[in-house]
Amino acid sequence: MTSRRSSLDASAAHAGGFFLDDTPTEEVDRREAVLESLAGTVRDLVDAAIRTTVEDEEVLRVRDDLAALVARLRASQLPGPAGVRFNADRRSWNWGNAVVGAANGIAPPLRVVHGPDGCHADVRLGAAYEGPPGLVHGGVSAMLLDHIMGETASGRRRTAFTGTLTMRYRRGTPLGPLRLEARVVREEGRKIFVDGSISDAGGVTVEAEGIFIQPAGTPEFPRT
Ligand SMILES: CCCCC/C=C\C/C=C\C/C=C\C/C=C\CCCC(=O)SCCNC(=O)CCNC(=O)[C@H](O)C(C)(C)COP(=O)(O)OP(=O)(O)OC[C@H]1O[C@@H](n2cnc3c(N)ncnc32)[C@H](O)[C@@H]1OP(=O)(O)O
Repeated sequence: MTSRRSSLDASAAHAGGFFLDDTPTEEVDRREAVLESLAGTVRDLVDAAIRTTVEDEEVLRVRDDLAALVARLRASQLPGPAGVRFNADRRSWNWGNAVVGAANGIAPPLRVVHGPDGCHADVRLGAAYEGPPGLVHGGVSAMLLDHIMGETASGRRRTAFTGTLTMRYRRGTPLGPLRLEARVVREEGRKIFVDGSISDAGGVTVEAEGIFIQPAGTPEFPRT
């Protein structure tokens, strides 16, 4: 226990924003479920705001009602972003993360499944992720791939930062149901080479290659 704590402390020093936290796993799970349900409604709100056709006066009334709700959440706030936290069980939580944050209503969110040969995630992207008409914004595709590929490189046992990410957009990615996949191709020292893709029902729409770097001096835990 002591050595794990000191390893995590060393990591926190290296990759600012990673915090060791004493909150018990049970309490983390409970709070996460509550925040996740709020984020789901926020996500619904974003979609509703984009697609609403109600009259101007009603839009302005809704805006005022929402401002009152925002004030209630602001009654008690973290001083800055949520960061990435770990407890001694190695339960990690990154509730603000742009792609997987449980409390983040602008994260799709991606639910990454770790398997023996890499990671995958099924996601449905709606109007909030549009770039070209009816298609996913290219930066959103890159963001989602960056995350799933980084998490694949990390394997939930080490920190891995994106060094280089190369995208090939083969055809437009339609809004709607999509599958993301990523796998480690090879490792050289602290460099982890990862391939990734996004597919719709008709096959691959985006391919990516990435080099992820384990920052020097950060710990690596055994595979679980
Ligand atoms: C700690 C607890 C562990 C437990 C984990 C458990 C759970 C984890 C929980 C949550 C996190 C989960 C998943 C994370 C998932 C996704 C996150 C998405 C990823 C991101 O969104 S992350 C943000 C964007 N990302 C950055 O913000 C990076 C900014 N940057 C840097 O922080 C440094 O720049 C760094 C670290 C990249 C390198 O710094 P460095 O000092 O370690 O590198 P150094 O010079 O020593 O090079 C060593 C070797 O890498 C080669 N090399 C260096 N840089 C390269 C590059 N850019 N491209 C290709 N190769 C490169 C050299 O050529 C040399 O290669 P060689 O050895 O062959 O010569």
